[in-house]
This record gives sequence, C-alpha cells and structure tokens, in this order.
Amino acid sequence: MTAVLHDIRHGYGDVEVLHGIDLDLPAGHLVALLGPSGSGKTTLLAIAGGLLTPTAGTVHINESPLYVRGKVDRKAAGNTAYVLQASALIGFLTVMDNLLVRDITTGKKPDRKRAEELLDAVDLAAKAGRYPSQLSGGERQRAAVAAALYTQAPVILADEPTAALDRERGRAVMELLAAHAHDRDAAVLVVTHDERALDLADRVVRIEDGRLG
Ligand SMILES: Nc1ncnc2c1ncn2[C@@H]1O[C@H](COP(=O)(O)OP(=O)(O)OP(=O)(O)O)[C@@H](O)[C@H]1O
Repeated sequence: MTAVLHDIRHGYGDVEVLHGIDLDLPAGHLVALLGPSGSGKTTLLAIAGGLLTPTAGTVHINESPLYVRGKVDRKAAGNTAYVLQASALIGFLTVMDNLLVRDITTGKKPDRKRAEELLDAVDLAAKAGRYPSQLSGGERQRAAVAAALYTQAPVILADEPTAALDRERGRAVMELLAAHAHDRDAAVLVVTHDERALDLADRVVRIEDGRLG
C-alpha cells in the first residue's frame, strides 16, 4: 500500500508551519524523515496518519483520499498505524494485552504467537505481563512499536521510535520497521534524529521550516 501526500499545508492559527509538502511513501519502503526541532515533522506525520486535517492539500492511501471535505475518512485511516512520540499505551492493560487489544475488542482471534515474537524482537518477552507504569520510557516506546506492528497496518507512521533507546536497541527497532516495510509491502515513515540507523532507510527526506529539502 502506498501513501501520497500532495501540496500539504498546515497552519496553527495564523501561523503556517507546513508550506506545501509533496511526499510519496511507496509500498515496501522505509522512509526516514529528519529535521530540526519545530520544523514540522510531528505535524506532517499526524496529517499522514489521519489525526490532523491539513489546512490544504491531499493525502491518498492507495487511491483513496484520507480527508474528504475536511473530515478524515475512517476506512482509509484504518490502514494506518501511528506510533506516538509519547508512546501511548493503555495503562490498565498488560504489555501483551496492549498488543492484543484491537483483536479482543473487534472479536478477532488474537495471535499470541505473533505477539510473543514481536515482544521478543523488541527485547520485552520477559516483561509481557507488566503494566506500562512498570516499564522504563524506552521499554514503553519499544512496546508501542510492537503494538503498531502487531496491527499489520499497511501504512506505519512512527514519531521518533528510537529516541529513548541505546544504539543497539534503536537499531533493532529500525530493523523491525524496515522488515515490516520489506516483508509486508508496507509504507513506513519514521521520524528520527538518529543518524546512526539511516543506512536502514530506503530513502532519507529532510524537512526544514516546513519545507522538504
Ligand atoms: N498545537 C499547536 N499550536 C500552535 N503551534 C503548534 C502546535 N503544534 C505545533 N506547533 C508549532 O508548529 C511547528 C511545528 O511543530 P512540530 O511539532 O510539527 O515540529 P517537530 O519537527 O515535530 O518538532 P520536534 O522535533 O521538536 O518534535 C513548531 O513551530 C511548533 O511550535
């Protein structure tokens, strides 16, 4: 699945912070988005993921518009999974249940084996039964990545998923995201400050002051 952003503009009040961004996220590719603090990365990711309606411009997931008459199209948005900067996990569910929760609430049979494999891949197998409050910041972040990948969403948008991680674990998370793109033909966009893992990206895009470089 591909995501295509065209001429995206966004303003907070009168201040425009994205000034006409064109970005293709092809199926099977991991695209890394780099840029200084305040350059618009989180805003762009939120727009790509159906969380924030842009002031102008279009987003298409495959051929379907993500925003129709200023409102997010739920079906198109259902193809995206978003890893938030603050790594939102549900506090009263264990790490394992944070992965399985969507299956449980939609009546789908949870795939525990796959969840275990993902938790193992982010080095959290031993902590699957813990609650988010019993994890470190980096562990929460890794659990959030595992939860996003568990959904098998064909479009994954991750906001600094390696920020709180040491080199080795940061790389392991980037490798997982790259494998998700390559093996599942997914479109993956990762905001990162981590120059050390950029070799794992199929493409590196830089943003400055709301414009792609
Ligand atoms: N809710 C908001 N209201 C007003 N201005 C905002 C809001 N959210 C973000 N901004 C401004 O929009 C610009 C882009 O912010 P954004 O969070 O997208 O940047 P970023 O590149 O993700 O930054 P960082 O790397 O620090 O997370 C910044 O100037 C920021 O101050």
